[in-house]
Amino acid sequence: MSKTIVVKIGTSSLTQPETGQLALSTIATLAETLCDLRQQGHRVILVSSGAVGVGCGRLGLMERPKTIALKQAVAAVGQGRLIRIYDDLFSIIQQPIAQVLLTRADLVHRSRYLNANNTFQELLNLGVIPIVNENDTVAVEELKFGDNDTLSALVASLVEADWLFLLTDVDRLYSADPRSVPDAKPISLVSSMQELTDLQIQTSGQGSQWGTGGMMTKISAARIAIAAGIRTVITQGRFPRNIAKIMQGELIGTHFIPQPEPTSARKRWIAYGLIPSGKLYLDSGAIAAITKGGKSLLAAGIKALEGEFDNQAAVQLCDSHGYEIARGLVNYNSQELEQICGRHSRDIPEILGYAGVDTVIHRDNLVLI
Ligand SMILES: Nc1ncnc2c1ncn2[C@@H]1O[C@H](COP(=O)(O)OP(=O)(O)O)[C@@H](O)[C@H]1O
Ligand SMILES: N[C@@H](CCC(=O)OP(=O)(O)O)C(=O)O
Repeated sequence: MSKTIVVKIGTSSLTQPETGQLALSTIATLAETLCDLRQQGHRVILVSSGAVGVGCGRLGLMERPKTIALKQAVAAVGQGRLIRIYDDLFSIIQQPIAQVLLTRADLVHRSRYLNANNTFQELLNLGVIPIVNENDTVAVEELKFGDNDTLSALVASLVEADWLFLLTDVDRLYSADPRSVPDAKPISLVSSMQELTDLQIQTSGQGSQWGTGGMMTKISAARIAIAAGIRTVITQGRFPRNIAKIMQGELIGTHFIPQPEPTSARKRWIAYGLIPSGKLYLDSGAIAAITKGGKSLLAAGIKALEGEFDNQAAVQLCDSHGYEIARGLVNYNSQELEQICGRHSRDIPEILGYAGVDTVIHRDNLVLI
């Protein structure tokens, strides 16, 4: 049966660790593997990092740029070169590709989010392999994915993929960074989000020299993907042929089993497409009501808030330690909420001087994280 597969490859797999030069054999094998998957009737998207790393190689820079302007300039050099290499390789095996450069803003606005999905669907219907990266050259700090692990999970969620492969320079996830903790335990299977939390994996390292985010961003990517019902695998980029073996049932790498009842597409957009612009701190009664009772959030359960936001903005819902539990769209702006937090809904008209809605966040607009 035809599956939709998103494969993300990190800079650490695309380049040689010693020299920073491109790992040509890996890239060529990846191109052949993805082309084979296409020929078997699967729909394939590649999310490729490497613009900054390849740009540095081209310009002879020996370390990742620190300033934003330099990083953006280097990415402009590297992205063109990267896509040219992909196009050369895929052209040899007669597989059309497309370059799709996204910024965070493309997923924040609902219409742009839906439009991005339409474009992906058309490309996939045409048998093209879209090659996605963040548009690093124009992305501004406040509107950035920041790392391609998150970007790949959001793309996988957008197109409702069946599989997400995160290809990196370690063979799987470990209980701690195997570079610094040699006896770290390998993890083959993660059955639920709760298990992931219970494992208390240490991701202390920032990753390899050229990578962004290390394992931490891969774990958050896996969380986003499994909530969308997508089976997610962290595996080694040096052996792209393992992708086909994994799809045939081999337990290579670390597998994250998808949530049995995926969160709806609209709620996924609220949780991960939108950028939260404030925080609401809840009391234990409100936390129980939204997590166990599936209830809407009322003003009485809000202890404090942070940030300035408008009505209908996305906010994070946290416990008293600031640990995020849920996200949702507010029915009141921050000034109104300052006045009504901790108060009973029946008092709202008197406090504000006009009749508002009973709920601060209706359960249809509230997503547990
Ligand atoms: N718990 C962990 N398990 C495995 N690898 C880890 C862990 N914590 C940190 N790492 C590090 O994460 C690195 C991979 O992340 P990164 O360099 O960002 O790769 P990529 O370029 O593929 O995104 C590994 O080389 C490893 O050193
Ligand atoms: N968009 C950036 C990649 C950022 C990133 O997440 O890198 P990596 O950790 O190597 O996957 C680039 O193309 O260089």
